[in-house]
Amino acid sequence: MPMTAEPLPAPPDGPQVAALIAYLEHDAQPMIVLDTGYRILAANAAYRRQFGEGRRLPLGDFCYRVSHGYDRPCDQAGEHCPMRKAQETGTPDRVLHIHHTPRGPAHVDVELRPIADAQGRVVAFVERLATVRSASARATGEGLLGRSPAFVEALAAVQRVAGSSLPVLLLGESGTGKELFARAVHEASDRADGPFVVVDCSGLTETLFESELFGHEKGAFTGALGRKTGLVETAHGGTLFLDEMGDVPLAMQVKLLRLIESGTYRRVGGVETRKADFRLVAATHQPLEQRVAEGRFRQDLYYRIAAFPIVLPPLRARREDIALLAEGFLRRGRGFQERWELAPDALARLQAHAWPGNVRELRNVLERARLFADDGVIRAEHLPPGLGRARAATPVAATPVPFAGSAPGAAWPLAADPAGEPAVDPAVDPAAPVGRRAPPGTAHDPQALRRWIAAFDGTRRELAASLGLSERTLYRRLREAGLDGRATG
Ligand SMILES: Nc1ncnc2c1ncn2[C@@H]1O[C@H](COP(=O)(O)OP(=O)(O)OP(=O)(O)O)[C@@H](O)[C@H]1O
Repeated sequence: MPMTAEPLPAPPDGPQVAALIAYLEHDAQPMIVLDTGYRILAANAAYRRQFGEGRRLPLGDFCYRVSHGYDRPCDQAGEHCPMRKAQETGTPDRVLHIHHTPRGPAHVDVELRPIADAQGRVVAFVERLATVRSASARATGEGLLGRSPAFVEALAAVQRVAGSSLPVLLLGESGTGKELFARAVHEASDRADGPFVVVDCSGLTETLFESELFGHEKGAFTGALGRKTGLVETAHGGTLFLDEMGDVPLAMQVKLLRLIESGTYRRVGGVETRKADFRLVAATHQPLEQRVAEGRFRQDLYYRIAAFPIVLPPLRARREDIALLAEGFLRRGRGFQERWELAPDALARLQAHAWPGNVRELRNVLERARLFADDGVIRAEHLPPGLGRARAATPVAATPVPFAGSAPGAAWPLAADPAGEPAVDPAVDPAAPVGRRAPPGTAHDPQALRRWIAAFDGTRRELAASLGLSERTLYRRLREAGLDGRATG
């Protein structure tokens, strides 16, 4: 192991830990060894390559300072500290953190294992760090962007499930990045080298759906002039992403269920039973449970696909990410302007808008605004009239920009958030279903409660019922969680 000139803290139980350090040196995964006082004792070659580039190795330094720039352990800085948990329980702990790296902030999947001495006392920890490649915490030109708690939570769920073969169900409004998240599941899985095949289930008739999915033999129906390979076959060895799964016609749902349960299918007009080999990721913006209750979605199929649901937050529930997303999208553009800037008044308006079209809408708003910003600075006047105005006017009075029907804005066909109409409260998602029960424990977990409220559309009484609480208790829980009455309708 490389050593610094500075004296390091003496490794606890010297020979044992020294042997461990030597053993980890050539592991392909970046690893560090920590003592129980949060100090980094050693870092293996993979860590030095990925995280050590261009900077002094942090041996002897505190992990919270190196990874987060904090002056105290993560749990005292409001974050989950895997070391604290592993110390308490003596068992491994895993968490998704945003770490400082030589390339800037990055999502890092951290797994911490306690090392015990002969008496069973925890004397050191091994931390394995895996940088998440499918999402970025800084404004890069591609892929998923985000670092808000709601985003990180969804990404952490992706990291958890990716390595298994469980089907994944992505639930989110249109434009929340369901396809990008599906791709992230694929890329983090051991099928990453295989194909990623997208099937848009909306608007396909039953016949078309079947031949698209399973393929057909020559002459299977009028117009079937040759043999066609289906998407299930194309996805062999990879991931099949069924987008808008809630729109699959009932008759086709039976065939999908058969495919998923038996792992086999037949081409339309064919007799041969073929073996399928894919990982299923499905997505929908529909309240599937409600559709099951209405008899529009088969319950057996629902249970098959809903083994691991991941709720993707609407953009209004993660406003902290708007600036990052905006910067990322502006970098992606290829106009004659090399650099684009977002003026504070424009950012304030973007942050105040309700974003019914989510990230897609944000991207489109910026693409249009860029066409009007001749000097490379996007100002509020380049945004659609009314966008975010109702909310932005009050809190950011220092930077108001009158619209006065300016040409760019006036030309914009604004579908939502019309001028003057108060924007939707960030904590309320108008598209969410009523009548669902919250998962057990939601009312006791401030973060989960916040998320549930963000996705709930209904009265306060309905909200209380969904949480299994009386309205009075709901008030108390909201106060304890720091969510005042404005959060619900
Ligand atoms: N977190 C994100 N970071 C960067 N880009 C994003 C993010 N989320 C969504 N996008 C972008 O927004 C657009 C819409 O994303 P995507 O198509 O994945 O959404 P969706 O939920 O599948 O929408 P729909 O249900 O309408 O198909 C795409 O251009 C995508 O690149």
